[in-house]
Amino acid sequence: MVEIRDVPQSEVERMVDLAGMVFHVRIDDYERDSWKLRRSERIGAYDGDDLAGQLAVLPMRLAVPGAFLDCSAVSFVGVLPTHRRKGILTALMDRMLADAVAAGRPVAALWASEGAIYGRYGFGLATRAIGLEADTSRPLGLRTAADERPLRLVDVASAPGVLDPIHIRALSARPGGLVRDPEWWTRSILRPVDVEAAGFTDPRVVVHPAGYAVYRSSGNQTIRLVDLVAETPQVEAALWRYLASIDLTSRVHAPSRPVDDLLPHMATDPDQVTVKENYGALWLRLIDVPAALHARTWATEDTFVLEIEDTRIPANSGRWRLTTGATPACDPTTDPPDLALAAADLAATYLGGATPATLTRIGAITEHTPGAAARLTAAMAVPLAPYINDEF
Ligand SMILES: CC(=O)SCCNC(=O)CCNC(=O)[C@H](O)C(C)(C)COP(=O)(O)OP(=O)(O)OC[C@H]1O[C@@H](n2cnc3c(N)ncnc32)[C@H](O)[C@@H]1OP(=O)(O)O
Repeated sequence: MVEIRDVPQSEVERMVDLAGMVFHVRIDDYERDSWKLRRSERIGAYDGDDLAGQLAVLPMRLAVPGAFLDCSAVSFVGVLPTHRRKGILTALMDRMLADAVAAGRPVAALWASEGAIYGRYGFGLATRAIGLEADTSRPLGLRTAADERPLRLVDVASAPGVLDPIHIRALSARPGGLVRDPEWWTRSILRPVDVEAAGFTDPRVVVHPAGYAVYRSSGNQTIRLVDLVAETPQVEAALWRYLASIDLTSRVHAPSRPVDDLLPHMATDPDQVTVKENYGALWLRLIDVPAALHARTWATEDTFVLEIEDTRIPANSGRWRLTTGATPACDPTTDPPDLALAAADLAATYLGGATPATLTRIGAITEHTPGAAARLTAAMAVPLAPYINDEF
């Protein structure tokens, strides 16, 4: 009989070991320090005294259109191979959802190891990202005039204080990212060790008055972009011009950029910039549907009746009258619905990534009032595609 209960601080190392087992990785000393687990709410599935499954929740703030919301950032999910497919993940998820409701967090989010797992728990794929490669063996011409204010290199120790105000402004302009505190900056974005960047230097940080880039370099002529924020296209051009012209390098690899990244359009020779990959990033779960719909900003004034099905948080199920625009409202109603949709599909559209129009075309959303999906798509539209560069 498996029991779901909190994992005390004294057992964090057991969670690290379980993560090593299920993710097939050797845990080095740096990872064993497990800073994320220390700051998490930790849920364990115990078979007697043995830890058979686990889930960690990082309390974070997520940027959504026009607002920041408390978010249960779910991580370290794993069940021992001896205990798989007996419902342990489902029990851990139900406990996590109940905790998030009790804590009053309107949303939860995660990065999925496999896309097939989390829809059943009400998560929808809310952001995607692309990986880019720029050939910089010859000068990278840009169609956008660079903002000529000077760039400066800053050391990693002082970087969080310099980068954070720029990053917060970027989150207000583009939804999907997490608010970072100094530990998050230091241990995540600016961490010295990165198993995915073996052979690369420690992070280098270049700052513009209205943007920055964090990157690593290597002896094999490659720059690996870690994080880039620019408040205008002209600042973006200045940062790319810098990255593309560093001596003794011939390639910039940017494994995570927004799907509407400007560089492929900015390059005078589009063949010099290649989109290498396009992948699912953040899975979002609306814990409190009316609170979440009330909190975000909307692009048009309109009214909809949404019939929502939520099998795991029944309080979200039913018909809601959603008023979008300057004074949003979301209240229960018995009026006939314009659109019927599952909580997971509403979550997929919430940040402005997937659109109700597309989900209606594929048959995931049912349109009872002709044109309602197009109208809701217009109301949900955001100027910049949602994007997150924080894996957790
Ligand atoms: C946010 C993150 O941390 S992502 C990381 C997730 N962890 C991993 O991928 C590590 C390796 N895998 C594991 O540890 C486990 O197999 C888990 C956590 C994915 C699943 O745990 P289990 O306890 O076996 O899941 P559980 O028995 O509760 O299954 C629930 C449902 O999900 C389905 N499911 C579970 N794993 C998968 C999968 N990998 N692919 C597709 N469906 C899956 C089950 O079939 C079941 O479906 P049903 O409700 O229709 O019967």
